[in-house]
Amino acid sequence: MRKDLQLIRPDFLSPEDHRTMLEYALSCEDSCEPSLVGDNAKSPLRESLTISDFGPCRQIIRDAVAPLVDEFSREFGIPLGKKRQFDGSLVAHTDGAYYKPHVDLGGPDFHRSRAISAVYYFFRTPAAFTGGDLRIFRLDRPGEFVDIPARDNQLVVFPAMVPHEVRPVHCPSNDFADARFALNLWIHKVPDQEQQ
Ligand SMILES: O=C(O)CCC(=O)C(=O)O
Ligand SMILES: [Fe+2]
Repeated sequence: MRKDLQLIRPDFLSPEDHRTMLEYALSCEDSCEPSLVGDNAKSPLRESLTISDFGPCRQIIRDAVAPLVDEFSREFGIPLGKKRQFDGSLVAHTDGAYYKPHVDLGGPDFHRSRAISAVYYFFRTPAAFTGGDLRIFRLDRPGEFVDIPARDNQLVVFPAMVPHEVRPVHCPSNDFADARFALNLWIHKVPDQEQQ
């Protein structure tokens, strides 16, 4: 597995797709709910808001990520099998939000086959928040980590088994429209014998 445990794709989506995602997320203020952990539990591990209906965002991200999956699999040395399976979440980090260190594999059965995590960031610019870095811990050097600032229209990809966290977000306006939005897409490893 690669020792620098992430791939970064700046300017990931076209301006049009980026705008569609952001406009959709901004329209969801009234329908989002506190984010849960693992088997649908509210937990001090995590403070953020989840938008459960992805609207147009699911297709946009899948279409953009699907052609890159083989490359990610090769780069990380994680074989995935022939069939592609994904799950995702759409999350707003507003003032005070965070996600303590965790891996993306735990919890419900379906999450156990997650192999690669891809996080797409999008928000109004200039950013009205500070903090919110993605901290990725090094598997090969315990205690060491890299902090990756959340940048608008950027995709960050890493193995789902690698511990990571979202550093606390400070957003003085505390306005939903100023949130740090992220679409998390998990690429699953489906053994070939389980495919029909
Ligand atoms: O928003 C991020 O930077 C990552 C979120 C995350 O780790 C998760 O949802 O599992
Ligand atoms: Fe995560």
